[in-house]
Amino acid sequence: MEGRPQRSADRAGAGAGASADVGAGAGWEAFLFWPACLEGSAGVGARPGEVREGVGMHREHDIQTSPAAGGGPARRTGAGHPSEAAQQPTSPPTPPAARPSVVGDVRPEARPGARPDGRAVRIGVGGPVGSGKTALVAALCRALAGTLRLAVVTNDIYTTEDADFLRAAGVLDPARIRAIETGCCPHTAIRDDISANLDAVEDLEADFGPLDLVLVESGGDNLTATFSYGLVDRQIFVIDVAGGDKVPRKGGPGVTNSDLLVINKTDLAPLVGADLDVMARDAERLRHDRPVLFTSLTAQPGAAEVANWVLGVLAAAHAAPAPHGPPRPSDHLAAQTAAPGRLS
Ligand SMILES: Nc1nc2c(ncn2[C@@H]2O[C@H](COP(=O)(O)OP(=O)(O)OP(=O)(O)O)[C@@H](O)[C@H]2O)c(=O)[nH]1
Repeated sequence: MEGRPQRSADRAGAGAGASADVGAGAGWEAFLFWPACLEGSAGVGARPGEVREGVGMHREHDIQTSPAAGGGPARRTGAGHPSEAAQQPTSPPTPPAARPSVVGDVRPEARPGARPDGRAVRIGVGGPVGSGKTALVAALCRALAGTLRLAVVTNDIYTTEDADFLRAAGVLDPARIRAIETGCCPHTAIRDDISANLDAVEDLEADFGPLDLVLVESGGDNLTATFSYGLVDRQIFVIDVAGGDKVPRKGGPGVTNSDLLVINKTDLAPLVGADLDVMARDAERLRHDRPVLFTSLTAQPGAAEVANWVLGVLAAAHAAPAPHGPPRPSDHLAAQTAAPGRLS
């Protein structure tokens, strides 16, 4: 870690001088005023447990993609595209949900700590094995790659499986996806020694900067695994319904303190006997005002509500006053120290 500020300072010029080849990042703020489009693309109105007709379960490589290489406009595919939705047979009306799919205040503007400088906002995506982290990263790429200058870092223990999947899915220019093989428990690489991840993030910023957003996906770990705020500005913790409705009340720092808790695979609730109301109530009790979003990334592969949350994080970062000089990794550490209630 000693050498990192120097490394970053060296790279800052390169990153700033590199051409913004994506060309799609300008005007992402306009996306904030496009909720209806997002909603149409992903079925935001769907409630926990709801599986939209005509949107089947997918295997990993069945995920529909947008060819966002080079940052071209995202092409929403499948049932989510508004124009395609109009052509589809009308589904029977869905019964009103017992409660909204959102718990708590999802406005990140209400929360401190987003980056005020010009470098990319970094958002970590963590959670237990198989909960849907890669599916969520794919969904966010699908929703945002046409609008934001985006890059992704994945972590696996022994393979590059998640990066390979994202590249094969075509959700982002493959060169913008970097894989880290941690060779050890994933939490060590996102919390204890973050140097490999910081290297990957900084390499991406040097190669493709300026970037708006870097998503860092952790390898699957357990309920204690969280990111250091020296690595990310915000973190999303993904759990899934298949583990049973007890999972939120088991707590742990990811469940209780993450900036956003995503409870995924709501489509499986009836199959495993999970009560989504119990999960919502327990999560709300443990997290107080911290937001929770329920998703089914098979039924709603655009993850529109999560994408909107991400855009809110960027808007907050954009609105914050810029400090003088190039960004440094140590800025993260300062922000971590300054932000009350942060995870360590
Ligand atoms: N039924 C259902 N399956 C899902 C959903 N989201 C993801 N999956 C599936 O769950 C499996 C695991 O998803 P991933 O996105 O790879 O999970 P992960 O958390 O990245 O897994 P690791 O990286 O191994 O920790 C895949 O087969 C996905 O297709 C969902 O909302 N519903």
